[in-house]
Amino acid sequence: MSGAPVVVVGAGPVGTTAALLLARRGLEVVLLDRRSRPHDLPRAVHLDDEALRALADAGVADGFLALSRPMAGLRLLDAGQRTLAEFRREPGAGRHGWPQASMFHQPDLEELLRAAVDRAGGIAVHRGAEVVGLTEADRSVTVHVRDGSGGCRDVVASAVVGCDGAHSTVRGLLGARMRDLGRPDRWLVVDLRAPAPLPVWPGVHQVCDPARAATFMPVTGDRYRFEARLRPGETAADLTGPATLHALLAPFGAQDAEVVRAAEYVYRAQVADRWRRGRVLLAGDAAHLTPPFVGQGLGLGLRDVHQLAWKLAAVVAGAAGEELLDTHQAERRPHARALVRLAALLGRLMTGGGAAAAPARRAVLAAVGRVPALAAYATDSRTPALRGGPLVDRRGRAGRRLAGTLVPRARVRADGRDCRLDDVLGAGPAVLTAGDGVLTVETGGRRTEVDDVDGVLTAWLRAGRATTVAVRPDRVVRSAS
Ligand SMILES: O=C(O)CCc1cccc(O)c1
Repeated sequence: MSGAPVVVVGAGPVGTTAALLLARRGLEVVLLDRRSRPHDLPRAVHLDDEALRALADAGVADGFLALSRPMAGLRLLDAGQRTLAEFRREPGAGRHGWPQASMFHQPDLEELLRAAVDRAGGIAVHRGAEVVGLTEADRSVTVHVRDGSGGCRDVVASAVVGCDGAHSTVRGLLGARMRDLGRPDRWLVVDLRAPAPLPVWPGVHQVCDPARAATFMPVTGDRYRFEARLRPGETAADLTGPATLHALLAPFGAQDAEVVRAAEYVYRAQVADRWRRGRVLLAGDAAHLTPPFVGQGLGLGLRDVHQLAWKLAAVVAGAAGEELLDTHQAERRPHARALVRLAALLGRLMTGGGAAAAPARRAVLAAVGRVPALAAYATDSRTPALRGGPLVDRRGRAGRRLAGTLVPRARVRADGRDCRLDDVLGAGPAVLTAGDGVLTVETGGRRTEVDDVDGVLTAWLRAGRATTVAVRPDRVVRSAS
């Protein structure tokens, strides 16, 4: 069904980014949200530089940098606030040209994305629009929508992307169910504003006290977040009385901060068993929920839609067969499962066990460096590589090292201008080759010599034992040799 829009369900950051990415690839988009107004409460607070690649392709990376601040890393503390371990993040330009980790206030990000949608053209936004049914036909989907006044209408779509969050309607309509990868955990989450800057380390403080696991982090400006695990039978109200909260916040000097909101959250480790039926696909929290211990909830969702947008655009335009959409679940689900399991495992290592676990914690954390996936994440903030498949060839020595990971967004000089590799790669597939001391990028028959200004690409290729890498439109290495 050519010419019909793609319907994106859910106008949170993942859905709105999906809409921008699809519109940038020339598709008409209808963005539906069941809420009549944007969400004004903070939820996600952290993004890494891999997820920023998606925001960059959506045209909002500079705007994001202006509203966020670099984050120093993760510091693990014992019950007495003594440091057990620290995983540092590069606050300057990392291998993708941005801080490795950034903190932000989610309503600021949503405002940025809304402004980008207004500028983009080709995206119709309907709020107070609840999806109540989907009828699939060959290459089209009719979306049944109920508006705020109870009236119903149909939107014929070329495809539907469900980015409608933890309580996703689209997930239920496509017949998918969440599968648990760990036990749910109840936490109190408190958003704070401090009257004066708090003299705290500019990173995430994880208190690894089994009696009261807690997390404290500066967000942006005068905003801070505090989280504390609830004990069995305890409620959020038990911890938010003035004296109790004062005692919990005092170790961070935040006892006088204003409480913007305090709510109980259930941290879940879940991934959907099915991410696609025909032209109906899932992304973001609709497809996975992660405990927040590595700050990857939103990043996972942004990478879902970054990797989906070019595939969907190719299929809807008739440039690729429907089977390209099979790779969405095949690539994203194992990646999400690996990352959710990693978050759950790190959460257990950092905060689990009874009182007896505390003395052994230092030794347990030292073991993190010996588990490759944990070490890659902890020390280099790298998320798991995509598995091998039709679009990721992990064969051979270089393929095993580089395929399925992101090519660095290195600083380069090309055609007489200073830019980033992505500016040369463009929006389609590309091949990067190193030979005779010269790096070249080939895109759609055009060959560009690039000067690797900081040597980042040369070092990356050398470490990966590669001289040629094929790069997909989402900057994922397809093959390396
Ligand atoms: O590992 C990182 O760089 C992120 C750490 C983080 C971010 C946000 C929340 C949280 O509990 C951990």
